[in-house]
Amino acid sequence: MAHSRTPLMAGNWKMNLDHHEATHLVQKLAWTLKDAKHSYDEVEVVVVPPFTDLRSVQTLVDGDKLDLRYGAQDVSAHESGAYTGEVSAAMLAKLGVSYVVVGHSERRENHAEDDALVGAKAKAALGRQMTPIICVGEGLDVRKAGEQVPYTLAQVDGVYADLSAEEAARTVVAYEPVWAIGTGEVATPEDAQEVCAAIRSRLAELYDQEVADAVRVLYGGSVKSSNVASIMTKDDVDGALVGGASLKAEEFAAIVRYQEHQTGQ
Ligand SMILES: O=C(CO)COP(=O)(O)O
Repeated sequence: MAHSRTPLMAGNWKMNLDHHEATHLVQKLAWTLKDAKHSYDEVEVVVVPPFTDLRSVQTLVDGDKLDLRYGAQDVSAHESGAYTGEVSAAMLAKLGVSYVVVGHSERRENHAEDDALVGAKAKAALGRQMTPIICVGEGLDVRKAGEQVPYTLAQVDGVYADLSAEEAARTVVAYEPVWAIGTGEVATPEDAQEVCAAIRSRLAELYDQEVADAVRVLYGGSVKSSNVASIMTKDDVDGALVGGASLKAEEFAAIVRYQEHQTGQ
C-alpha cells in the first residue's frame, strides 16, 4: 500500500458463536495480539459478531480497554417502529458499534436486498456516526463473462446514489467476489487490485479524488493468513473482510499481522 490509509482487518463471523463463545474468542484474540505488540495505529482490527453477542463484546472491550472495535452484520434502513425482527442504527450506536456491514452477498441473495436498500442502510448507519462496510462483488457467471468491473461498478453507482460526498468519505467498501466466498477459491492479488482500483476510480468520478483517497477498499473471499500478505501488497487493497478464518483467534491474529510475513512476497 503506497498511501496513508490505515489498513483494516474485519472479521465477519456470520451466524456463528453465541455470546459466551464471542467473549472467549475476543479475549483470546486480544491476548494473541497483545503478545505480538500489535499497534492499533498500524492495523485497525474489527470483529463483526451476530447481534446477540454485541452487548457482551461491548462490556469486554470497554472493561478491558481492548485494542479493537466491533461491528454489526446488518442494520435496518428504518429509524424505528413496526419492523418486526429488525435492529435500528440507534440501537447499534448505543452499544458502541463502530462499523455496520451492509449489502453482504448473503443478504442480497437470501433476503433480496437491492442496491437502493443497501444505500439506505448505509445512510442509516452514517446518520448515527457508524461506518458502513458496503459489500459489492460479482458471481461466477459474471466473472466467467469477464464483466466483473462493470457489474461491480453498477452496484457502487446504485448504493452511493443517495450519499453526499461527506457521507461517501466516511464509508468502507468491501469487494467480495461471490465465487470466492467460503469456497477456498481466493481471487489473485491482480484480480482483487483490478476491481478495487476500479471502485476507487468510480468514487473519484462520482465525487472527487479526496473522497476516493479517503475510502478504504477491502477484499473479501477465502482470505487466510497464508494469502493475505500478497493481496495486501496491492495499492488499492486497504484490508480484508474475513469470514471463516476470523473464527479462530490465532488465524485472525496472523491475518492482522500480515506485515510480518510480507517480506519476500
Ligand atoms: O463473506 C465473507 C466475509 O464477509 C468471506 O467469507 P470467507 O472468508 O469465509 O470466504
